[in-house]
Amino acid sequence: MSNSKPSFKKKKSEPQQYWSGLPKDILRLILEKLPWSERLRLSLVRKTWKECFHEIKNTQEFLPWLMFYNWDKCRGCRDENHGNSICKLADPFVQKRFTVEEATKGTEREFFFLCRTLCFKSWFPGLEIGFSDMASFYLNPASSDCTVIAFSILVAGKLEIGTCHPGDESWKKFEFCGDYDFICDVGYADESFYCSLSNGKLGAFNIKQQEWKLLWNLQSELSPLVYLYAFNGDLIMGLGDCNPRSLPCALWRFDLLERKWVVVENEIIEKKDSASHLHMDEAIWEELHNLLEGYVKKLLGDGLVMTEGEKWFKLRKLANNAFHGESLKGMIPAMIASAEMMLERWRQHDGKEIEVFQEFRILTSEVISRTAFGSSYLEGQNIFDMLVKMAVLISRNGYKIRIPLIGTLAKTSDDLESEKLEQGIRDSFVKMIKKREEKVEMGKLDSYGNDFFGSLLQAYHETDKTKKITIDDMIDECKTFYIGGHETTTSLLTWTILLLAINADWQEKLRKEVLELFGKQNPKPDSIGRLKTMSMVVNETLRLYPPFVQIMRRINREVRLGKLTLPVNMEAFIPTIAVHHNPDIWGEDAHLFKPERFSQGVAKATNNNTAAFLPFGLGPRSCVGLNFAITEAKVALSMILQRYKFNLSPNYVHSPTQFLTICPQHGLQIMLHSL
Ligand code: HEM
Repeated sequence: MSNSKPSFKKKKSEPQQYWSGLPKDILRLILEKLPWSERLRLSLVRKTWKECFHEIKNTQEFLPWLMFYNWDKCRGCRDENHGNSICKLADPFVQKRFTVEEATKGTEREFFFLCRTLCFKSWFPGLEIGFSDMASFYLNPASSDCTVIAFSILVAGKLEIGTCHPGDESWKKFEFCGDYDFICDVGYADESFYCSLSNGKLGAFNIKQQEWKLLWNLQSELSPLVYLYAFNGDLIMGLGDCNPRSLPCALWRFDLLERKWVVVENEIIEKKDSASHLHMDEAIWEELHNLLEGYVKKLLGDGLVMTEGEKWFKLRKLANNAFHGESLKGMIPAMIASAEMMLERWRQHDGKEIEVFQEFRILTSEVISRTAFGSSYLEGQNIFDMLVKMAVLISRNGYKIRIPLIGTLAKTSDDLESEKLEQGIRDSFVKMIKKREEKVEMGKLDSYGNDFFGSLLQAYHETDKTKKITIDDMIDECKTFYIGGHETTTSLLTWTILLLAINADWQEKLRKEVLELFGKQNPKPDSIGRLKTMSMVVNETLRLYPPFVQIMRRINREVRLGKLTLPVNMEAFIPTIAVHHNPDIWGEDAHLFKPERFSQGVAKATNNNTAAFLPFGLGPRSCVGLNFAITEAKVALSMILQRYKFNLSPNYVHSPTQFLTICPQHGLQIMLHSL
């Protein structure tokens, strides 16, 4: 950061001047003035702001529009102690319902939206019939699509549904025959209101088609109570008491694409006495650990990241050769070609906003496809497309704890889909291998190729057993390089652009360096190593935003570490991000962007503690793609700086989040200006 930027160091005698240090009551005043959605965005900026946001929310004074109706005459809804009505409120924003007391006791059943912030009520026409059990709505009431729904069971076990839109003069009513008792819960997902009934049935009312369908008849021996929760945009259905420690429980998720319920978790845990809880927890965590490892293995196979011993040594040697020296230099034209394609797309954004996080994802995937598969690059892209789908499925399912049932676990649609993808990836590989082998046999090629795929194919054909690898090894290696090299470099490029966008002085310094070295020509492989200022900026970015927040090691034999004794088999997590931000190592300005700290190398920057800078890990298992990633980033940054100036778009919301790597939750929007 330049000297002209404010220092965030606290000066004892001066009052706090910065946003980060705003007293809570002032912050609260600001938050209260903002529209609900802005408040939510602000809450993502800092932990203290989030806390304040929740405090405001919890007071319930500032809830957004709420669906409200009087439960005065309904079963169990009267608070005898206070004489108040207890009312049901639905918050469309978080899709959550609250039960609150209302001091103004009403006698009539009333339906209205209440905007607490504006103290404004919007009434619905009266509902003459006995709709009493449930009411729900979705969308902001200001939207013309907003629908209110009420469910009721008539005497003969018939279901009655009423719908209404803001501004309607009357309710529209529907009656459906059936053997219904009473309604447990109502939830909204994907144009339908779902309604669970006490006899274990579940139905859906589609708003557009105005159709009621019975979807599920649990008829379970388990507790028939069904709860519906809207969670992260999904509708989750829970059966029975969802406290996993006590009663049987099962959960389903509504798949918005397939439009059906899928089992997301299926747990049956016996009721345990408190003494056995500890034992059960250990078993759960052991199981969870194995499962997570299983998921990662599914994604990366038995490639370099996951192997150990001799096999690791063999694969590591192959990878070292592929990503060093002349081989790496040979990959630079592919990097340039991919960056050119990206910049061609950027032309139409000149003078406008562009979201670069997705752009860099495309770029890095292009680069990996071209460098790994050379002439077979389009087939490689197809394989990577399947890998991306698989990564999504795996990350979606990776954190679900499935405790082995007393019976067997049903395969979810995600499981089936990922099996299909795995097979597809294998088939494509086999095809590509055959194609290249044929070309060599027919004399069209004199070797298996100089790309990474070629060197793997060479190893596959080795007669020396110590060097030979199998088809599965080949597949797993390609998977590893794709997953390892794609998200990580995307993260590095994205955060570098963010930091350059807000530090115009460093952006200018870098541009000067690039123009002095390359002019307006494409980067020259031999000169990339001379981009010294860029190295400083890249290092500082990796320090502030290391793509992997931690690295992991298993302790092989008991070791003493300072005052600690680490027992054998223990797993140690080294929190890269915490080490990188530690003021004891980096100084009081550890949280500031100051690339100059790297001007005389890592040793000087870390006060001779070089292990404190570990974005690529440490030791023999450190990142094999380091040079590849840095070269790719430097090529892309040089080519961007040669063509564009950029600054941050006002639409950017700073919310780093962890999804495999540290990435911007809402993307990175910048304004582009051609030079
Ligand atoms: C900015 C970019 C990158 C970062 C920050 C990064 C970071 C890391 C880290 C922290 C590790 C674990 C090291 C340890 O445990 O000590 C790792 C391992 C690995 N990375 Fe990277 N990586 C990057 C780019 C790449 C690229 C481009 C590739 C391949 C094309 C790659 C392939 C690998 C592989 C194969 C391993 C496992 C090495 C082994 O176990 O022997 N990485 N990386």
